[in-house]
Amino acid sequence: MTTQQLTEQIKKKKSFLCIGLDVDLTKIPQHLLKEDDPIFAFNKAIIDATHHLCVAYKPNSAFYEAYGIRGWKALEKTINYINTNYPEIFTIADAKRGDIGNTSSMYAKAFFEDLGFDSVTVAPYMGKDSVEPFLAFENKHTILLALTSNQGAFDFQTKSLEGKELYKQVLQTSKTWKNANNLMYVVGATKAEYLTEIRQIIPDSFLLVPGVGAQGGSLLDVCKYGMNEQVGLLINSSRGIIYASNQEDFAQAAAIKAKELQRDMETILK
Ligand SMILES: O=c1ccn([C@@H]2O[C@H](COP(=O)(O)O)[C@@H](O)[C@H]2O)c(=O)[nH]1
Repeated sequence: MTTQQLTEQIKKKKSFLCIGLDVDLTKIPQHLLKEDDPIFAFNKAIIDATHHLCVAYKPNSAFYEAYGIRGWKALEKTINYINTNYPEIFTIADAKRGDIGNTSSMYAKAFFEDLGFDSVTVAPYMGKDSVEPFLAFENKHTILLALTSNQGAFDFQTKSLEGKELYKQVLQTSKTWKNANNLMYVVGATKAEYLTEIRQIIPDSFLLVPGVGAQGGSLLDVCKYGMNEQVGLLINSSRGIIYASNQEDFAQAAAIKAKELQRDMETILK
């Protein structure tokens, strides 16, 4: 999917919501554990109930890898289900990969070609040759960790390197890489006060913004400082939506939470 198609979806649905599919078998409704594939059964119900309210889904691969081959199969079924039934939805593999060049190429093939995701999150710290193999894929997007939502972001990312904060170096330097137009960036909702300066460096790029809901970030602040003319934001909420209920009504409860966020987004877009 191109960024232009993503922007069209945002305008059509009046939503820039990304729903995080972080499935934890200890948190899903217990009746689903009787299913052959409880992870997929959970995701399918959530997706069917919320697809009209969001423009993206973001399974975090850790929640699938933790269940071994069963988990990986559930991830594959989930992405296939979205691509087949809701092809207008942008998909993000939140896998935070990145390695020496030939290894990164394999990661890129795994997520873009084999699984068929539109995008994957990548850590920037091994540098240009670890990221460019992801950028080589046409109409696929590499979402580089810039300023993350967690407290540990202050350990390195905001520290000065040659007089400039490391996250700013990441933003600036990555713009010079081959196929940099395929880049998007992760900025945590808990770091909204940094967004004005971030937008000065990357005015046009899409930002994936996790950290509203369970982590306490503010949707309003993110939009105030981070929105550009094309909107340019994908706001993620995972636990706040998918675990709204652990009873039989879990999918409807998730849709209610998603609707609340979508309604706020619609108001902001007016
Ligand atoms: O800086 C980051 C980067 C990624 N994440 C991921 O986003 C979701 C957030 O889940 P919530 O339940 O809405 O808090 C999760 O998959 C994280 O690994 C992030 O939170 N911050």
